[in-house]
Amino acid sequence: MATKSQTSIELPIFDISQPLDKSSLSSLSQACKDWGFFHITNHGVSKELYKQLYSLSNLLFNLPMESKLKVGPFSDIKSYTPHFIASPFFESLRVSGPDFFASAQASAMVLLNQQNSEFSEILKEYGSKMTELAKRIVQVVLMSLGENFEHKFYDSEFGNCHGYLRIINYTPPESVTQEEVEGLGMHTDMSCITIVYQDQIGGLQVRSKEGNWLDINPCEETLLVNIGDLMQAWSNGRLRSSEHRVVLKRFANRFSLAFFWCFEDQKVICAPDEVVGEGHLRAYKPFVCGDYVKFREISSGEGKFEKVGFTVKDFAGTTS
Ligand SMILES: O=C(O)CCC(=O)C(=O)O
Ligand SMILES: [Fe+2]
Repeated sequence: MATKSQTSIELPIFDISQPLDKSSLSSLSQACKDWGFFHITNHGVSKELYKQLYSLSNLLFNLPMESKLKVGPFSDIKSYTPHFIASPFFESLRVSGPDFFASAQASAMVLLNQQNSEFSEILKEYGSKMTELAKRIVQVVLMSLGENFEHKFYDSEFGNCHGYLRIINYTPPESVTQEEVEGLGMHTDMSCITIVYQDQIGGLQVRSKEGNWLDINPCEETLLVNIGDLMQAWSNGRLRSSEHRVVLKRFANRFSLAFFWCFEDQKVICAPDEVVGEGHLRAYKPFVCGDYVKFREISSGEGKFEKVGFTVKDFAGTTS
């Protein structure tokens, strides 16, 4: 539990390569309820692959702004989010599945002015690793919710999920103005689950139920997983989609990779009765996934980043 003086949170770590025993499932369910965040280990992504992704990220983000804007918000490809959209210090490149190779290639052709198949091969490898992991994570999360829930609900409810990746570069401010600078403001994710790789710089924080910001320190050889809004709604609030943000505390570039695993746009999200549980009220009206995504985009303003302060509770909550 968080106490007043606490500044960071120790999250449980689960070995995702092994079946989880009963006590691990119960600690997973507790972590998802309290924080909506946990770590996984033995995820099968090598240090070498992260090194390659890091150098590719540097290569990309060091390109002149005019090159990056060729795949920016006003281009056909729209994979690049420039500074001053999410924050002055944040820029990102999106690579979408299921064909991560083709998506990466479309950006690489324009950005690097050539067919850089190394770039696309590496993103294909990372995208497919994340896809496999996301499927496995959804299964264990379902197991933690109830007996046999992975068999009952995985194929029918999560069988058409899709993923996309954001390669993120945080540039620190040039001068010291205040103690902490937000690299990415408070938000919840519009995913079922998100898998985050953060480098050793740290800076990711989760907001406790009491409203305190707690650091999630980087933990070597693990990946961070968080529950998103779609899963919070689908689980009738039993899984928590926590508000989180990134603060830039040090004068160093910060590199992260966020993989979002989402329901298909046309899916109607409605918690199954068994998940709601007898005697419990329904916390969300059924809604179409794509309508929520649109609501978030509109709420945050035309052309703005899709993540500012509006959540699924505002959209489909049955209580205020
Ligand atoms: O950069 C990070 O560590 C987290 C990014 C994040 O929360 C997001 O993109 O939704
Ligand atoms: Fe996030």
